[in-house]
Amino acid sequence: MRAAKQYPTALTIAGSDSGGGAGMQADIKTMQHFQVFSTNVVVGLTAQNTLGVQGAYPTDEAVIDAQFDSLMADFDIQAAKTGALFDAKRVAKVAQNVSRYQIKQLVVDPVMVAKGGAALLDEAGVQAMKESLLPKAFLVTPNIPEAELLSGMKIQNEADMAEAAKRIQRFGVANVMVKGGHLPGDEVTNYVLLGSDSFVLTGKKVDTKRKHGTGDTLSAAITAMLAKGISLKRAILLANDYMNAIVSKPLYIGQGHGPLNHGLWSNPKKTFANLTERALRCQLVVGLANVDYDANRLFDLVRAACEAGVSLVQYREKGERSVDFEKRLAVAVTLSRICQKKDVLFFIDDDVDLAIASGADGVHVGQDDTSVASIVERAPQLLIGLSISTMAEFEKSRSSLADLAYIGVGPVFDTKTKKDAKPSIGLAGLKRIKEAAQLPVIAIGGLTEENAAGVYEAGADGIAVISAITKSDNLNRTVQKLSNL
Ligand SMILES: Cc1ncc(COP(=O)(O)OP(=O)(O)O)c(N)n1
Ligand SMILES: Cc1ncsc1CCOP(=O)(O)O
Ligand SMILES: [Mg+2]
Repeated sequence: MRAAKQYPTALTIAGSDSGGGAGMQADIKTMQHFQVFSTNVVVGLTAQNTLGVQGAYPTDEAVIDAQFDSLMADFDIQAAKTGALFDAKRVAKVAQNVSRYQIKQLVVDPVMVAKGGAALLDEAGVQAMKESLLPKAFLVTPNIPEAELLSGMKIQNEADMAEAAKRIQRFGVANVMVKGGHLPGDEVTNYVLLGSDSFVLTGKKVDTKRKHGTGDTLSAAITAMLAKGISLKRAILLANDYMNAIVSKPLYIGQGHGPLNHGLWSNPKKTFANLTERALRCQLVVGLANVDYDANRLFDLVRAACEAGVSLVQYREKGERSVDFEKRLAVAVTLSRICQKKDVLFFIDDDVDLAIASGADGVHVGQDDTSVASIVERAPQLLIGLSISTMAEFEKSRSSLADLAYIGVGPVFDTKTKKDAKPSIGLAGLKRIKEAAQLPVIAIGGLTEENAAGVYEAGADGIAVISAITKSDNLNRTVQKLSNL
């Protein structure tokens, strides 16, 4: 299913910020940016601007129930998040509804301490958070003061963050992200503990007071991506990238702590954030050269492959015979229609003009092809895949990574299909690049039904093939094995 066509639905359970920069308003803007539809339970109103909070007006508990009832009677909500919940009674009321409606993917932003240090939840509220809400959460995202309150310890460095995260897990929440923005230093260090897997995410500390609503925005971005079916780890990585991008270019609105520029992050279609994981699982790379220059055979093959479940088709015209632009355009337009009917993504290899002219979803380029930066300039609507064969190429491509939907890594094994293929990198080479990359890795080169499982084990998020599909005697079986689902 192409997510761009059908909005998943998320829920924000939070307070309204009349100043528009934080709270529910930040959540809605962020979710919209990620093309997720945002429904809302308003737990309270604030009279607020960039200079401060002038008043807070909690919603009646019965009104909280009524909003949950209305939403759950109608919407299919895939993920939810909480923000400011005002007091213990309302924390408990929200927890009750989370249980009643069995909300599974709940991100709790435990809003307890404002940026300036003011308490936003009293002691009873903190207790209710620990006892009733955290056990129901999928992820909790405290800042340092909040993590200190939840863990009961002082946090001064990364080791303390790790210990605090472990202590917070004891309240029954498996996944904890401690945001380190309050710690001294030139970088922001966030410590993430997902079950027993931990990692650290860093970002540049931007010296600006114009970052009101960062906690709400980060948790809303993660929630939006969970609603789209993206894994928690990747959702956190992408949300971290999003935050790094938007804090560095603030909006100059209001006289005080101004809002973030939620819509800034170029075009969300260019990133994996807009796709479900499935969308990159099994890619067929194919052109006339792979079917003896018989266009009808190509169309039949692509139709059957889409039917069998490939998630992306890449039109790649390489071979002995040259095929002029008009012919390639006619082929690409037909392939694009076939894919569209089946909700399969359609890419073009190398040729940005062809991708634009045929209305393709994306373009795949190699290291010596059109640069990623110039594609972004010319055709911001296109998703972009980039070939990477070595760590040196990965390093060279660093500045382009934020604009990519995926990287195509290989050839993993020897291939007869690409004459000018670089030396094969094996599973070890694939693994090394995957470990360095914070975006989807599509393995390519010599991949078959037999070796696909090992390729996924080495860390690939998807597989791209030519011959395994063009020469298959049973497309359903082949695509299923290559997808490894
Ligand atoms: C998914 C995917 N990965 C790698 C490639 C190779 O692209 P490139 O390096 O540009 O080589 P050519 O395909 O142009 O020969 C690809 N096409 N798709
Ligand atoms: C286009 C390309 N890029 C690297 S290897 C390759 C060819 C993949 O073909 P096959 O799946 O038949 O090995
Ligand atoms: Mg190329």
